[in-house]
This record gives sequence, C-alpha cells and structure tokens, in this order.
Amino acid sequence: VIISVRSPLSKIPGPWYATLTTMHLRWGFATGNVWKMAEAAHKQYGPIVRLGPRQVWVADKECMKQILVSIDLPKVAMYAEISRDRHNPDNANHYGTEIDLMEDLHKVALDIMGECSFGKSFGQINPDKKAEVGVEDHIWKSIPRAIFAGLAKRYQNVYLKRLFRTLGINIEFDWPVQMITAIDHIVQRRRVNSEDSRPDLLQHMITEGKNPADDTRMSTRQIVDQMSEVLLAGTETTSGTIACLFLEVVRNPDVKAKLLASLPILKPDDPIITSKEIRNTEQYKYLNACIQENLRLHPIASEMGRRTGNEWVSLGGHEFPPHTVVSASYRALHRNSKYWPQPLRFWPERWLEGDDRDGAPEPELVLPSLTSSMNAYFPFSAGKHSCIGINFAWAEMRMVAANFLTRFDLEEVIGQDVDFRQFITMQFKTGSWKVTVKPRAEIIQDFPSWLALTEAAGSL
Ligand code: HEM
Repeated sequence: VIISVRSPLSKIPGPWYATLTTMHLRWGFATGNVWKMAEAAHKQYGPIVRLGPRQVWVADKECMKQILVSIDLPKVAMYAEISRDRHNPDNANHYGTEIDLMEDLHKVALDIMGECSFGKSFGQINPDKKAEVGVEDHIWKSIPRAIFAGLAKRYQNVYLKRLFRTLGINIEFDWPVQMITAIDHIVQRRRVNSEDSRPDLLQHMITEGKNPADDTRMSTRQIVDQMSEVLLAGTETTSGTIACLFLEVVRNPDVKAKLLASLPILKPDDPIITSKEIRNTEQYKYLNACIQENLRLHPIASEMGRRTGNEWVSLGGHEFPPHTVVSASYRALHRNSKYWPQPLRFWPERWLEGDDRDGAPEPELVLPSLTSSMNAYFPFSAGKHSCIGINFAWAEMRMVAANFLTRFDLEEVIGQDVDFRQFITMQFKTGSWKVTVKPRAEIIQDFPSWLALTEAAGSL
C-alpha cells in the first residue's frame, strides 16, 4: 500500500481507492461495466485518470497519438490471455413488421464473414442454406456460436486463470473438437484439390500463411485460430456499429428525414447497391457523414489497453513507471467538448464541407490553434496495431446501411432498455434491439433481402 501511495502515479487524479486495489476493475471487466467506470472517472477527474495502483486511463488527443503511434506501447496481457494460444497472441414479411434488428445485423455480419473468409455463409440468415461439402449441417452452423461462447468464457475467466496459474495450475482453452474437425476437413480438401480453392481469406492462409519465426507454413491449427480471431474481430464490431447508426438515426428524426430524402427509394428485390458506388457517388455523401459521426459517438472499442513494458514513459506531463497499464479512452476523447462542440449531439453535418455543413461549426473555429480538432478521432485505433479490417468494415457498413435505408423506414419499438456492456468491444447489453420496419416503395414484398446482401458482399 505504501509503495502504491508513494508511486509516481500518485499525482494523477482518481478515486482514493485507486491506489489500493484493482478489485473494482476486475468486477468492471467481468460484468462488462468497466466502460462506465472509465466514463464517470474522466468526467470527474479529467483526461488522465488513475483507476488502479498501476492502471491509468488516457483520453487526451496528443497522448493518444503517443500511446498508439509514436511511443507505440505494447498491448496489455489481456489480449494474449483470451487467445486460445496465450503465447501466440423470419418474421418480417408484412408491412410495419417488428424485427429484432440487432440480432439480424449480427447474423448478417456472420454470414458476410462466412462468404468472404470461407466462401460459404454460416446459414444464419437462411437456415436452408447448405453447409460446406463434407461437413455436417448443424456443425457448420454452430461454428459462430462456438467461437463467441469460447471468447466470453475466456474473457470472464481471465483473472481466475491467472490466479490458478500462480498456484501452479494451468487452465488451457481449446475450441470445440467438432469445430476444429470441420475446419480441418475444409483445409485438407483445399490443400489436396486445387479446384476447391477460391479467392477468400482461408485460401490466402493456406497458400501464403507462414510463421514469421522460421518461415514454415501455418498449421491447420494456427489457421483455425487466426480464422476464429478474424471472425470475432469482424462481426461484433460491424454489427454493433451499424446497430448504433440505426439507433442514432431513429432517435434523431431530423437526421432520419434528411438521410432518407437523400437516398433513392428501392424495392426489396432491386439490385444491391455496392460499397464502391456508395463511396464514390455524391448522392451518398450524407450517409457517409452519418457513418463517420456514428463511429465518433460509438467507437465500438471504447478503450484499448496498452502497457509501459520495462521502461519509464513520459506522457501528458506525467512519468509512468514500468508495468503500468495505460488505457486509451477512445470514447471519452470522441466525446470531449474541447474537440467536438455539442459532443453528445449526433451531428453528421460536422463531417461535410461548405454549405453542406448547415450551421455545424468549422473545426478551426472550435479550436483556433488547431485546424485538426477533427483528428481527435480513433475509431479504428492508429499505429501498427490499428484495425486491419477498416476497409472491409467501411464497405460492410455502407452496404448494409444503404441497402436497408433505400428500402425500409424504421421506428424504434418503445419501452426497450438500451444499455451497453463492454467485453473488449461494446455490445448491446441484451443482444437485442427491436424496431418496426415498413417498405419505402409503394409495394409489399418479402423482407428481408439480407440473403441477397450477404451474397453480394461475399462476391466483392
Ligand atoms: C466498424 C467496425 C470495426 C471497428 C470500429 C474496429 C475497430 C478496431 C480497433 C479500434 C482495433 C485496435 C485494437 C487495439 O487498439 O488494440 C481493431 C483491431 C483489429 N481489427 Fe477491427 N474494427 C472493425 C471491424 C473489423 C473487421 C470487419 C475486421 C476483419 C475483417 C477486423 C479485424 C481486426 C483485427 C484482426 C484487429 C487486430 C489487429 C492487431 O492487433 O494487430 N476489424 N479493430
């Protein structure tokens, strides 16, 4: 306790108990509420706060750049801990129908990842879709669930695992045998039979994947690990982010009216609009601004842990001793009124130029010395650990949002408690968010066209 109170970190503001214990942080991480602790602490104590004896949260723009890019602090051990290998780190066919949009978006994201990484969707949207050749249907369709269940188990038990390790008991995690067998089967078939190959991520790992240490080819087991991590990193993130976009759109009627008016009106079976078209066509600029603004208000990675390693690090006028956890608070930075006037307002116009800004303050006027206040923005992080899926994520967000909103208007079902939990990424706490949808075109057709969308995404 004396060491902790006398620590060089003692000058950093924070609650009194931060010097004494990490129990509250452990509880926050295990229950998914750590983001609420960080948010409240930043509000009370400022951009640099101490929440544990050696745990500091940072929401200052310049410090963030240092953490992520110039000093490039290593990641905290939590990420390795939740890796398998610790050491190697229907219901909506009619007008005005209620759907669980969060659940549907999650299924869409999984099937898009299935199409793009394995060349086959996981049958989440359309259960009649056949599984991979040679793999039993129910096993193939259970793969995403097995991956998520595995992650949740590992995340919630990180501290328990460490405790057992100090007692000399090593608890190792592994994927379900059936899942490994299924993926192994596909890898073996593709290795033997070149006609089975297709330009997807799995094929890339089979033909190009090498171990950096000795240049040997990746084993099937390593491929399974990597594919699982990409599937995890690429589904919760996009589905949660798109759900937040729809949430902001329905909760801001002026934005919704302007956005829907800016988009063409399509029938459900009309051709899918591609992400390239959305990116390059003037008509979609307000939609692009809405996506950008949503990434500001709802960075799916609320915070990301780094650590000082074996060296002292100087940040924001403080000296951080070795082995200090430094959490980059993206969410607090993105909601800081110093950079973002009316930070809690969903204001897509801030991302537009000239007259299109429609009264949104110019960044320069926000902070006279800094034309780049809009750079206080790290939804995909920065530096060498930044998101490898950024372009994929943008393509998916554009396609899903544009193809949905050109076809359907939506309203939130009232009386729902929308809260978030943070298990690495922010998630809708209940995993559910219901809306009613009605077709925008004067024609009643089947909904949803999610299937056409996932297939189109897979062929991009
Ligand atoms: C809106 C969607 C997404 C957001 C907001 C997002 C955000 C992020 C952030 C902030 C990080 C950095 C984590 C850190 O600083 O430690 C990250 C890492 C990563 N992301 Fe994404 N991501 C998204 C979608 C995707 C997709 C679609 C994929 C895959 C197709 C993906 C794959 C990854 C991977 C593999 C990493 C780890 C990179 C590394 O550690 O070197 N992400 N993402």
